[in-house]
Amino acid sequence: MNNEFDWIKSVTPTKTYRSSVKVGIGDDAAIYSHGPNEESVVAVDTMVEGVHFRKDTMPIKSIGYKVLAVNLSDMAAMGASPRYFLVSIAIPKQGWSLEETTEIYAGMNELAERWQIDLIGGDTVSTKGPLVITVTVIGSVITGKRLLRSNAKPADIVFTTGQLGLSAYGLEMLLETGLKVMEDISLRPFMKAHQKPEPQLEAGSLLVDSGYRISLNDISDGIAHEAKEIAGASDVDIIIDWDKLVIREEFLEHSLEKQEEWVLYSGEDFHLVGTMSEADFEKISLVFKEHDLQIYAIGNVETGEGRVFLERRGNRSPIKKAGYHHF
Ligand SMILES: Nc1ncnc2c1ncn2[C@@H]1O[C@H](COP(=O)(O)OP(=O)(O)O)[C@@H](O)[C@H]1O
Ligand SMILES: Cc1ncc(C[n+]2csc(CCOP(=O)(O)OP(=O)(O)O)c2C)c(N)n1
Ligand SMILES: [Mg+2]
Ligand SMILES: [Mg+2]
Ligand SMILES: [Mg+2]
Repeated sequence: MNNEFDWIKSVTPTKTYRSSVKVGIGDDAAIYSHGPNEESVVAVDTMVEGVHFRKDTMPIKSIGYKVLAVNLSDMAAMGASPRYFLVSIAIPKQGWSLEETTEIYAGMNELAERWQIDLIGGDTVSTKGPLVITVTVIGSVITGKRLLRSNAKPADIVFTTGQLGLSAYGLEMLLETGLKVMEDISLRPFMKAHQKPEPQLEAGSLLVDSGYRISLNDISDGIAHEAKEIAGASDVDIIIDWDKLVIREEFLEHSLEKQEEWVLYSGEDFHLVGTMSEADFEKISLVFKEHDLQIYAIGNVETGEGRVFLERRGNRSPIKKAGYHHF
């Protein structure tokens, strides 16, 4: 490989999954065509070495998988279907070989194939700092169907699409042991949650297809933070009931404070949290069951002013901490 252009060629897909891609990699910009009844949905998220991953917390392939997964998670949280993505990568002058950087793309390709989404462009630069990778994802949703954070109403129930805290617990194990691949089979679900989280696109599309009024957010920064965003956007109060949360058995031998940290405040679980009417929740639970997907009622919505409370055995207290904040 002689230069960056050869390298870009080496990561350029040889086929497209979607015929709506009119111009992909190779010109000054990409072009795709819109369908008549759909709105475009766009999101971008960055992962920085040392902040979102380290070489000793993530196999290199998983870095690529995860940076695309977190973007697909934002699509799911809008009720959107992903279609295309662009990748911007700043490659350190030292410490990373081009083969390793290519390996990152192998991780992205795994998810791209699974969801039939096309890499249609990007940018490549060198840096004296850590590796930085940014993915922009473009999706679509049928006009008017999108699931916004501002859709919550008093008397809704609060739901989530899975157990929480696994990613944070996994990261703690990885940092404690210094191993990025765990032999211990009982730790696998935690490693998977941290290194290869499942974007909840199937859940998102079941929710949007239901046609119900649903508020929705994905859990990148911890459910306490994400619930607060829904509460703020909808101008309601949200009550999370600790006794309804399904806590992993492995957490129970630790202090309550530690359990709360993993489950409520740590983030990166990339499950969905949202609200809908109780009657609609009953109906959608059956649909989720048919599709072998999980959905749990974990709280309720009240008239209010954007606050989040934690309830435990009937005692209510304001959520203390935020979630993961960069500054
Ligand atoms: N530097 C920035 N410039 C413009 N908009 C931003 C910037 N950072 C974040 N945003 C926007 O702020 C909102 C919240 O961002 P973020 O907390 O990263 O969302 P998420 O957790 O869904 O990734 C999003 O609409 C995002 O597009
Ligand atoms: C080495 C390492 N340390 C700490 C973390 C934990 N961590 C880093 S970023 C983050 C929150 C999610 O990232 P962010 O950039 O806020 O995503 P967004 O909210 O934009 O989706 C968490 C929990 C990690 N994943 N890896
Ligand atoms: Mg973001
Ligand atoms: Mg989000
Ligand atoms: Mg964040």
